[in-house]
Amino acid sequence: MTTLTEHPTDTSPTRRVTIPGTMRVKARSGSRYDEILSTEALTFLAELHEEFGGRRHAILHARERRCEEVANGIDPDFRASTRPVRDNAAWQVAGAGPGLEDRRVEITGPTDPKMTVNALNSDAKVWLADAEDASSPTWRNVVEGQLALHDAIRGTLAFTAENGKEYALRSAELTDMPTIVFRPRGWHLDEKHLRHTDLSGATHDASGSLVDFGLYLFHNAEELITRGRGPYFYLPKLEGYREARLWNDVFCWAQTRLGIPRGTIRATVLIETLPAAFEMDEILFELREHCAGLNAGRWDYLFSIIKSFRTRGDAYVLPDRAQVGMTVPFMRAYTELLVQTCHKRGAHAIGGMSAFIPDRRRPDVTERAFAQVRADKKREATDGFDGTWVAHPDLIPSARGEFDAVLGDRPHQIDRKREDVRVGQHELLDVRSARRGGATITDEGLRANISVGVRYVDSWLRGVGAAAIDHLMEDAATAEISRSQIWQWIASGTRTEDGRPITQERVEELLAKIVEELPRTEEDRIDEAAEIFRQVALAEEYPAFLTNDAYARYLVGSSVDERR
Ligand SMILES: CC(=O)SCCNC(=O)CCNC(=O)[C@H](O)C(C)(C)COP(=O)(O)OP(=O)(O)OC[C@H]1O[C@@H](n2cnc3c(N)ncnc32)[C@H](O)[C@@H]1OP(=O)(O)O
Ligand SMILES: O=CC(=O)O
Ligand SMILES: [Mg+2]
Repeated sequence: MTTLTEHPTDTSPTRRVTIPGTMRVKARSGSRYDEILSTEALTFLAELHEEFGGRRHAILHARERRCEEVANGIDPDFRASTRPVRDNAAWQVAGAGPGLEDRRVEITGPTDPKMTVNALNSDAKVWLADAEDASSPTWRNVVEGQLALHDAIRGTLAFTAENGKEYALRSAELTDMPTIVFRPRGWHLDEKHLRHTDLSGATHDASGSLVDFGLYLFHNAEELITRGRGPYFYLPKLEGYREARLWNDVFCWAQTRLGIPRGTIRATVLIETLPAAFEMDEILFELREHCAGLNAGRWDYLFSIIKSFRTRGDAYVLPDRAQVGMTVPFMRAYTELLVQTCHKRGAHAIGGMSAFIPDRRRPDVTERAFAQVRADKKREATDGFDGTWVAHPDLIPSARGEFDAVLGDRPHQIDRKREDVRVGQHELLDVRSARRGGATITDEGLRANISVGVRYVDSWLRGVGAAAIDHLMEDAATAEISRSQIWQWIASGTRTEDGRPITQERVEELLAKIVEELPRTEEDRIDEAAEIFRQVALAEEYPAFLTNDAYARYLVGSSVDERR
């Protein structure tokens, strides 16, 4: 196996040579990039792709076929073929690794150096270091995020920001910090700055999942284990147990290859797609050697509901995004089933993200965020969750207070089996329940979807994958909801409560107005963002993810890599 690094400025003759079994870098280099993209690391990535690249593509095709079936009227259901796994009470998952026993508050965020220091200096129990929903996958973010993690794990991350503020870890000991759980990109995302040439000589874009996972594991597994923690991962956007099996096989192969004892890796799987909600037991079973828990990823779950039923007509249309809370019956059903399934198998059940963000300059906004977060976390803790997510350090005390009130000194409440929960296909698919009790589709909701969608994509194009917009946390998952709702409303002939139909023309008109009113800066990418939004919200054929095409067109080789 050979590796080859290719930079655009590289004029050496090796640029034209194709060596089977290689991973080539097709991007600019930067300070210390060679440490992350070392020959040994690229060799490891090439091997990972040789082993698993084909299965990844098969899984992406299977997703398309299944999505098509639901669009054609075949409702998702619990699989008859896997009933023995669900009915067998004997098996359990591996459970928590060192540092994951108590996960009552987990802070999430991207892996730029500032967020990394701030998250690791916080009082959260866990830091979800995010290369997924909260990340814009520019080459710079991908490589420099790995560098920040590399240095943080070794206790050396320190720098001075442009405004002169000094950032350093408050301790060099991993056991004194929140436990790091890294979330690689989902299976759907390519990493086009790396090209894999397989042993037959065919070349492919690398997989974002395998690149993120591979680089993190390769550089940090041994260090993490030596320092009393372990290589821990959140696995995003899985659509079923076969995808969990693929991850498990990746883990087994990688542990053997790196000489790490089998079962060292721990995975927490996000249940954030509708098909996965019907396969929670099976997902835990496939990953049982490595699994620590499941997380209720509410935002992608809503996105998946809209995506799955987007062509099924009015009965499946949701009200304004702001009106679909976690107490809506079909959302409550999914989270309660998650707690029950986890606790039956010895896994942690981790709650999701309230989108309300405090503002240190606005006490009224902050008070509202605290109140909303407290209510959300109280419900989760009372329902049996073992921990939850927060998006901002100032929210940690509110979330911790609610979990402390229920857990006390216990690290979790896995012994609370929730045998009272009765959730079946009907409860999970009762999408209509969201519109009972007077929930509506409003002109304000339509405008908010457009405005938030465009502003989020603008931020993403500038390399910032999570943003506070109108005092709410917006990331790739919430933006998917905004654009998918519009697509579904148009396709379903939906009207706003004032009786006006939601049409392509109406959305185009509002979009033009909103874009005109947005404040402009030299750095903004609003026009491109509006173009992307138009494509993903209004195209006749619904794009499966807003990020795929936008990444290929705007982030690959992007000037944003040079700018910040
Ligand atoms: C659907 C899902 O997947 S949810 C999970 C994915 N989403 C996320 O992870 C979002 C994480 N949160 C964030 O990115 C941020 O909180 C935002 C973008 C929403 C708001 O960030 P800001 O506008 O910078 O907030 P604000 O100015 O109040 O920040 C105050 C300080 O807290 C820090 N901070 C804010 N959020 C975080 C965080 N999540 N982790 C670490 N530090 C944080 C800021 O860096 C800033 O530090 P400084 O004083 O050293 O400059
Ligand atoms: O990843 C979390 C979500 O809510 O989506
Ligand atoms: Mg998500």
